[in-house]
Amino acid sequence: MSEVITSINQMKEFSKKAVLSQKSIGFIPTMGYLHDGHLSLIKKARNENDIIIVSIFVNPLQFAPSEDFNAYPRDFEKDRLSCDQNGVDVIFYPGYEDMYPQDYQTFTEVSFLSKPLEGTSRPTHFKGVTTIVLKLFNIVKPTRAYFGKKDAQQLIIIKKMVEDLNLDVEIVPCEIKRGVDGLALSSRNVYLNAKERAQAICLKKALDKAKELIDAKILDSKTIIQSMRDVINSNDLASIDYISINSIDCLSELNEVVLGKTLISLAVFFGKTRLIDNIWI
Ligand SMILES: Nc1ncnc2c1ncn2[C@@H]1O[C@H](COP(=O)(O)OP(=O)(O)OP(=O)(O)O)[C@@H](O)[C@H]1O
Ligand SMILES: CC(C)(CO)[C@@H](O)C(=O)[O-]
Ligand code: BAL
Repeated sequence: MSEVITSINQMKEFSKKAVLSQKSIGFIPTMGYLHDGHLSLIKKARNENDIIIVSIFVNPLQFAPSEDFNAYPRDFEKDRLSCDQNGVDVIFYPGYEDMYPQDYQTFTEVSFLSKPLEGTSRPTHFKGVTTIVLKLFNIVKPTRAYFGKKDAQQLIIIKKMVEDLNLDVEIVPCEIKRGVDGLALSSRNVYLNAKERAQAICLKKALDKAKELIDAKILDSKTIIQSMRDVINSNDLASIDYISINSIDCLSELNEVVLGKTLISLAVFFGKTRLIDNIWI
């Protein structure tokens, strides 16, 4: 059975004891509504650490007022069962007032990497992410923390924060887990109606198209992006937010794909639902 800890002090005490007894802590920060993508991170962590801690906290700070904080899917009892069944030792499930008391006023920002891509559409998003992740790291004291490549920019930003602030945690990138039809698993997929869900596989199809062109030695970004646009635009319910080809290190836009150093990413709306996906080339 996973132990549920809601108190910050209790969580700190638990982790302090684990560190003192030289046990490694594998940490998976989540916003809950767990699916097989989250479980793949948990399983990887389970193989590599003595103790597994999963946090469940829908972080209000990373949602703009116009975004879906209230609607974000939540099902703690189902999540607790998934954690029980997957060898999670502790679920850290803090309250809003405890994480952000009324006089809360301290924020962490990774300046430049937070600006492009997701940052263009969600300008305050990553400040919220890095602030909560740093708080969680301070409370949970993980040896290793696991992040999905689905949120590629988030992963790159967290790695930079760890480097810049000399944090003592190893960031472990995890592969994207997909449904049988290729759609990247995401808690937000539940917002899609049947027709949107059927068309949503176009994100993966567009990425497959990009890979096909690159395999045929077509590396020009404009050409690749146009082909990806054509794939997405053949779906009447899809509306492109961005499609971009960037350097994995500094996220600057690339005119040409550089093998081993390129992130191709996209965000597409289906109605109000915004889906993201990417490949690392
Ligand atoms: N399909 C997936 N494959 C691998 N990792 C994933 C996948 N989906 C989410 N993750 C990772 O799980 C962690 C927690 O993510 P989160 O709780 O936001 O889930 P989510 O499904 O990405 O939700 P959202 O719909 O809000 O994007 C993050 O590190 C995220 O990258
Ligand atoms: C890392 C995270 C748990 C911070 O709230 C969130 O951004 C997520 O689930 O990817
Ligand atoms: N996994 C990313 C969390 C968010 O979109 O807020």
